[in-house]
Amino acid sequence: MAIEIIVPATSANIGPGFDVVGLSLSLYLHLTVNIDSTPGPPILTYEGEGADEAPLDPYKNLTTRVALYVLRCHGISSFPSGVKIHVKNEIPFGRGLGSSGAAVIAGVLLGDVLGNLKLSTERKLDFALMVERHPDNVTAALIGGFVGSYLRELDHSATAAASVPLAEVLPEYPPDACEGWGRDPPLPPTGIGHYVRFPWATEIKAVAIIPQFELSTAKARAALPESYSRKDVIFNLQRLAVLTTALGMSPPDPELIYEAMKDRMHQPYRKSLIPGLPEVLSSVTPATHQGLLGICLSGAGPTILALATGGFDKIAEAASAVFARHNVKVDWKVLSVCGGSTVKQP
Ligand SMILES: Nc1ncnc2c1ncn2[C@@H]1O[C@H](COP(=O)(O)OP(=O)(O)O)[C@@H](O)[C@H]1O
Ligand SMILES: N[C@@H](CCOP(=O)(O)O)C(=O)O
Repeated sequence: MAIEIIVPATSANIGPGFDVVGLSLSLYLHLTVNIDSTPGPPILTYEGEGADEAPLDPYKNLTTRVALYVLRCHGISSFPSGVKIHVKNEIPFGRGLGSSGAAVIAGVLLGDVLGNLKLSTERKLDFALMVERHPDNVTAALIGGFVGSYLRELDHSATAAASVPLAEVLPEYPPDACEGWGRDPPLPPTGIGHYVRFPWATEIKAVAIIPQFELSTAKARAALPESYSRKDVIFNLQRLAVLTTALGMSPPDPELIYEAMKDRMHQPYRKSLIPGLPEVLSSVTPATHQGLLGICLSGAGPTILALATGGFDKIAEAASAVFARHNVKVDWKVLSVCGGSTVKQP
């Protein structure tokens, strides 16, 4: 019988919580893993979102590379033979819905299963954080729900271990072609990430308005400044403090939440990468749309996330109309906040 690994999409930031909060959403990356006695490296098949982009070579695919990193850190130098992995993916690539975070978590869970390692949740997070270095998406994808996280301040040697270039953590080539493959991989320091799950009012749904173009997280991060004014930092901290409780209150208060989802740390700097962004954020409000609670950029974008208790179609249509004026086509979906990753073993 097959092993199944299921990892949800995520929306990070939720306005003011840049690199701090994330929400797991009901779109899934699903791996079906079978193991038989056929010799050779894993055989990958893939359907769904990203099917024309995701490499099927297990030494190039993000999920299997992460799994191999986890195995190598435990003294297992190669994939077990006869592994067949079928990937079914609902999370669009490069849209700000955590596709790479989900692929990384799936890889950690796959490594754990293939090596029979029985890693704790905290240790799984350490491995994920060695690859995806901001904690918001991977923590929400692993734990599920509305989650806040921070990275522990590491001592000198742990900082050095956690700053190893990604190319060394995840070498891309098969052993025979990769210089330095025989070296031990960099082990993650222990207890890098710490998190808490906030309450979530179940009547709140997430409308994801998803532009039909990709924006890589790396490019959207490169647009951000190195430092911020005290005024802007306080603006975000005040809102985030209120938001983490306000989204758990039932019934939710649109006036409180709409203002608490404003941001000055990332959205203003990403507007040149997402045509229509400021207009969408300012034109869809609780005053114009009954049921709307708040609206923000999902992760690094370009998806817009509207939190609402109703009026989903009208919210999505208004945001789509703004994007259409900027020649951006969109898809939209109403998503629920869901649980974290699961592994089903026979
Ligand atoms: N299921 C997957 N399998 C393999 N690679 C993936 C998968 N999901 C995402 N990726 C990789 O992550 C990239 C997108 O990551 P990123 O720019 O961080 O955007 P996102 O906001 O979707 O996480 C893809 O272009 C692809 O290289
Ligand atoms: N805090 C990060 C989150 C990136 O999320 P993604 O879903 O776009 O990968 C950021 O805003 O850069």
